[in-house]
Amino acid sequence: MIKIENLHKKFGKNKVLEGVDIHFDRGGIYAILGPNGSGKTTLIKSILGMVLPDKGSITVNGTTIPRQWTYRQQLSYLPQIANFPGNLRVSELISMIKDLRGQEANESHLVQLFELEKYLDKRLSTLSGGTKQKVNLVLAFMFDSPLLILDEPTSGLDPSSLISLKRIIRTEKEMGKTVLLSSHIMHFVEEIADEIVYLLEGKIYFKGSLDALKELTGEGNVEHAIAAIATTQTYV
Ligand SMILES: Nc1ncnc2c1ncn2[C@@H]1O[C@H](COP(=O)(O)OP(=O)(O)OP(=O)(O)O)[C@@H](O)[C@H]1O
Repeated sequence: MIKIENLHKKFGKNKVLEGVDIHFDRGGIYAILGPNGSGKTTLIKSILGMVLPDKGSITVNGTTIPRQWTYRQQLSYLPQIANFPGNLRVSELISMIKDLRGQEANESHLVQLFELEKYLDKRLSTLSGGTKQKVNLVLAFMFDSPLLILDEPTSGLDPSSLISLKRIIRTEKEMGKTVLLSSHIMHFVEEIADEIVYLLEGKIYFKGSLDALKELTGEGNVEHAIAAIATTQTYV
């Protein structure tokens, strides 16, 4: 489904990705982890074609990017920071994204799930951070995309919205989809992810299940196991 080979990206002198090789061959929930600034968003944006790599190749469902765009019809994306015009009303934003995408959308159950009915007529600039995130989640999940890419999906969510988010992600997985997400919230990752990918110093240090990681590092606690990757050898 996604094949990344020898991916390199630098911004000026800052080498962010230095030979990333990774495959996501089947449906499931994959968490991309790594310290702040380790290149998670850069990797995600490279898959989306929003960052142009200096070297290497990325294939999504058989399409080699970049300079291709039709494959994006097959994916949904939740950005870390979404910047939509503040004067748009929530309902206008949802309609606009549906029009742009031109695909069947099923937003009403998501609006209900995140209790957004009372905000549909409100302008984006008047919403709280968590409510904006819930609107962005509606945009990310309303299309029937086989690939979902979620950059920090838990950001700003209250406990009940977090439960709803986990439920939706699991439902997507049950439908055979692939979900790639980044997160710094380890208990969320532990609950939701089938596999983790650990990015450090421009390379993949580990790819596998959390159980495999715990076994390899000899750490029973997920936070300690993650911390141990950084101080020991590469595990891929
Ligand atoms: N457009 C850009 N121009 C210059 N530098 C950039 C750009 N985008 C990212 N970077 C740099 O690349 C590095 C990796 O950033 P990136 O956002 O991919 O990290 P991240 O792992 O997602 O971090 P975080 O956990 O803080 O969200 C950082 O040093 C960042 O400053």
